Amino acid sequence: MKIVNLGESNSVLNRFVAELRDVNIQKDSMRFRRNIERIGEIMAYEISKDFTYSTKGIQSPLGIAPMNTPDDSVVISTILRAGLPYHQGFLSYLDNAENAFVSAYRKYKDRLNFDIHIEYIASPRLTDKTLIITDPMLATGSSMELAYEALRTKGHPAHIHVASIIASKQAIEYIQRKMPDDITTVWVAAIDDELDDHSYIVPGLGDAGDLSYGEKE
Ligand SMILES: O=P(O)(O)OC[C@H]1O[C@H](OP(=O)(O)OP(=O)(O)O)[C@H](O)[C@@H]1O
Ligand SMILES: O=c1cc[nH]c(=O)[nH]1
Ligand SMILES: [Mg+2]
Repeated sequence: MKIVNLGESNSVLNRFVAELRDVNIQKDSMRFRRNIERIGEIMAYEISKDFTYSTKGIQSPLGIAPMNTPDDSVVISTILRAGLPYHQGFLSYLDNAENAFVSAYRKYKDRLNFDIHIEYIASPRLTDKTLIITDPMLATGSSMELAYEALRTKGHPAHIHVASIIASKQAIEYIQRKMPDDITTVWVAAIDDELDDHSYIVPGLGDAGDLSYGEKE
């Protein structure tokens, strides 16, 4: 399985991730959501380099221009809630993609233990398509695994791109075990070493869903 950490090379991407992490800047939820969206735009551009291209003759007012354009049938999927601004960033660049949505949330049994519940899926047929699963946080990797299993009921994609902003080392290893090795590529902007007792990424950024949309009851 190919793992691509875009944060390893210097670019403005790292400033956007730094702003997401920054305890003062992240209080501005509009900026927080917009930074997630901007990272989605950058990742869509990077992932698009992996698509299959063919040359088409494009009629301009003055002649025919040979243009290499992508042929993939792309489905952008996301995991509610924190995935929403990320999804929007992907869709800004891959504007002719189809879209899928899965809900996943942690239901706490007590202070430290939780199950992940999937209650909603809306997806087109996925067979032979390029599936991008977007979620800004990969902590344990369980939400991604369960979302993938839910999406698999909609067909067998030709390729899967898992796109995340911050992943834990543990989640990367988990995804490598749980997702099909031959067709999956994982894209991240940062890999952090640790999870805390509540399975939050350390240093991470906190709770991406709450920072985007407010605390839930
Ligand atoms: O890798 P995991 O351990 O499964 O954790 C990662 C999940 O946690 C966040 O969502 P959360 O469950 O907080 O829902 P929210 O977006 O509604 O806040 C995040 O967007 C992932 O979906
Ligand atoms: O660190 C984490 C873990 C789960 N969900 C988040 O938003 N952040
Ligand atoms: Mg959350």
